[in-house]
Amino acid sequence: MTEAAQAIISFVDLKMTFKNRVLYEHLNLDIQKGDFFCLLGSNGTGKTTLIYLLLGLLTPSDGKIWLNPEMMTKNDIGYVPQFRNIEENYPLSIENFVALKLSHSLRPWLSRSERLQVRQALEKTNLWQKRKQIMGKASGGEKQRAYLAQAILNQPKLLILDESTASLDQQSKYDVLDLVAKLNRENQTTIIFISHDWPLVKKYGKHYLELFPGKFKYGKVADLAEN
Ligand SMILES: Nc1ncnc2c1ncn2[C@@H]1O[C@H](COP(=O)(O)OP(=O)(O)OP(=O)(O)O)[C@@H](O)[C@H]1O
Repeated sequence: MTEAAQAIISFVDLKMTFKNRVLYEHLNLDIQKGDFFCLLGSNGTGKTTLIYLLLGLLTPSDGKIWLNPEMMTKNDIGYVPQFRNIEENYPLSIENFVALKLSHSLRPWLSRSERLQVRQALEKTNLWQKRKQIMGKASGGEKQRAYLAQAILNQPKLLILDESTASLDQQSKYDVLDLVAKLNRENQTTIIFISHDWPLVKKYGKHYLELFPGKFKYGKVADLAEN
């Protein structure tokens, strides 16, 4: 199989502008299946916009983003948002919070296979023992792992982390990223990791795209100079 055939996502001559401001143009880049791909760049350079384009929530000004239909559909994308603290009185347990993603309007209870899905996601994120913990009273790292558990419930082929570890303490950041790296290694889950945290990028990332006002560069994280 050729290298190109392994691409799970291709940016094809992508251009995005808001009013007269060009965020990027002529962006041609493949993300390979199983990559740990880091999206870098200072505030306002268009990282979140690129994810919205990928999710189909925005339309490119020109070019396109191609998702390899033999490898995934939009339903195979898991998304872990920026860390949001949850009010202390938020009444759901971690387990019920994770299961929320499966709730149906017709049937308020979970089927046996859905319960198994929740259990597996809690086990993979090391939350099974903590499942009865009230979400609002969980630690920052536990809350973020609960979001990660939600995002991996459907065993996504692509997992996007949008500065998800930015406000966690050092240990919790590495705990969350170790779990993500395990999914990447063992399940070949492709990761897109948006971060400003160079030590994390250096430790876990394989390839990167760095956005600058109106331009970009990409390559292997190992080749990226420290400054
Ligand atoms: N719907 C919109 N209409 C007009 N301008 C927008 C819109 N969405 C984003 N922008 C602008 O596009 C630029 C890129 O925004 P974006 O949120 O993608 O940047 P970012 O790199 O994710 O920034 P941050 O690191 O702060 O999250 C910003 O200047 C923003 O104000």
